[in-house]
Amino acid sequence: MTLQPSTDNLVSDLNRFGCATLKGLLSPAECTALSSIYPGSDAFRSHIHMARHGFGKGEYKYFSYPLPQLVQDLRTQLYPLLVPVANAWNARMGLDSRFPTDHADYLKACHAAGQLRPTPLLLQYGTGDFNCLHQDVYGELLFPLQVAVLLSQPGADFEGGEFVLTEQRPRMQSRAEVVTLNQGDAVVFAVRDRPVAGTKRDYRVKMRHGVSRIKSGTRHTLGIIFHDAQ
Ligand SMILES: O=C(O)CCC(=O)C(=O)O
Ligand SMILES: [Fe+2]
Repeated sequence: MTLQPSTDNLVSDLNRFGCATLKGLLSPAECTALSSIYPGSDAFRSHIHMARHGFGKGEYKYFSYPLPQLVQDLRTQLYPLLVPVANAWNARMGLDSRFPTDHADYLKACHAAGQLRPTPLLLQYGTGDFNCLHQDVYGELLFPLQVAVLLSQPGADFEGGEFVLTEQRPRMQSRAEVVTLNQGDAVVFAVRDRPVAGTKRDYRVKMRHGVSRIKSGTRHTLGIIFHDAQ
């Protein structure tokens, strides 16, 4: 895992677009190692078939605790990079909650509120699969940013399957953003609401994310959500 030394683009892209990419966060070997965990059941607490719930088509598995070391490291090391943005967003949106600098302390708060179950997950899509636009809210406590890492190689492992975000603006038409990722790249994005600077004052927009139809092949992703689930 390589965390970029400069987070300048990260902060300004998150503020401008509600999303930002971290290029080459994982090496191809790390991506392959993570994808290869998918078929087993030991590392996971549950297995979801998206079509059964109307979530799209494809499947995913939530990791159980203890998380695999690389997933644990990503979650612990990405979180403090995002805390300043998360706290600034909550202040701008008039929300009271602020986030501690250590992820372990934030998890203690989640667990005390009854959000005990781990939320990091691996997703697997085949030809024709897709992920409907959604928000990963798992209870009252919500960290406003999350991360998805593309583990497969576009053009080689799969075609199609673009990461998509929509932004619903008050009394305006929605805006879409397609995030182009290579293997090992991560996208950081708003879980639900984010503030946008208007001409007079900030206003709030609602973001949703999903994945367009996989035209062929197999696509794996790792999802890192920082709040735990009820
Ligand atoms: O497969 C993707 O790129 C998106 C996965 C997703 O919905 C998530 O990580 O929350
Ligand atoms: Fe998601």
